[in-house]
Amino acid sequence: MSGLRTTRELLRRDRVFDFMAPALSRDMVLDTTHGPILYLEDVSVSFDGFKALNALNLYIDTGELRCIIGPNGAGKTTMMDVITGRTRPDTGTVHFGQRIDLLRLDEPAIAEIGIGRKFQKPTVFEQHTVFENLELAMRGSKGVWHTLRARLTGAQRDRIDEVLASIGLTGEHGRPAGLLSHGQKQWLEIGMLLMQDPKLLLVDEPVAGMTAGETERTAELLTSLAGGHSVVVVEHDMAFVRSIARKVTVLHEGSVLAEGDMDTVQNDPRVVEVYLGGE
Ligand SMILES: Nc1ncnc2c1ncn2[C@@H]1O[C@H](COP(=O)(O)OP(=O)(O)OP(=O)(O)O)[C@@H](O)[C@H]1O
Repeated sequence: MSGLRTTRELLRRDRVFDFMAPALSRDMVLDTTHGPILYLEDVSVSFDGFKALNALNLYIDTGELRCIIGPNGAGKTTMMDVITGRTRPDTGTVHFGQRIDLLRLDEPAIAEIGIGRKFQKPTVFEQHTVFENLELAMRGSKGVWHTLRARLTGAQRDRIDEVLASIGLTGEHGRPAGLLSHGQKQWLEIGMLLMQDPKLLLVDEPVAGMTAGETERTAELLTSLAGGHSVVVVEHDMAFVRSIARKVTVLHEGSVLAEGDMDTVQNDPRVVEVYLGGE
């Protein structure tokens, strides 16, 4: 019986022999030995003939915190959509580390391999507590009731406590998420992303609608995440960008117009003309 089963197992068309498995999965291992964690090369996206991205080249280093700025319609959202698999480029290549070709993966697979995206509007489970939201995020798609009935291991509980501390919500862990302030909801959602242990975090306009105090704490949070994660922030609030920025990329008409530290890009006449002139 067991001999027959073994034979059947061996003859299965999709069977991956153990000795071959590492070779097959090697392509999916994140390899950042050359420095960058993300490579976009010559990426173009057209919508009805209009080029939202135009031969864009962008490299994000491992552990860096990069701010992306640019006027409305510059292509910032389209760029995030390409990285996360929402939009397929017409031309170009997109790699996660040196080996993982993101254009071969769909949206869920890209999230699975370690690219987390935070949209502008927070989408937390309002009726569930802060702690439960983090628990749900950790367990993925098993379903709310299954997840909340299952027992947490000590390590899982520790991980949730660690994330609660890093997002500054330890004192709020038992509150329903619906009762949090706008800023706290944004932090909770960042925490939910952190539960999945992403290597690269894409954050879209994190401080829109926040109070000055919340904005300051968000700056601290994103700064603290860099190093352990690579973080890409798209933001229009220039004071906020100045407070966190090390390297800034200015997008314009789907390409990089300027790149460098905040002072360099702010004093670049081309940037002043297309974006900062009215600031
Ligand atoms: N699905 C789509 N269909 C048609 N045009 C689109 C689509 N998505 C984006 N565009 C266009 O592509 C251009 C780039 O848009 P995108 O949203 O990437 O810019 P953005 O830099 O994120 O702007 P904002 O700062 O306003 O969010 C815009 O002119 C936009 O109208």
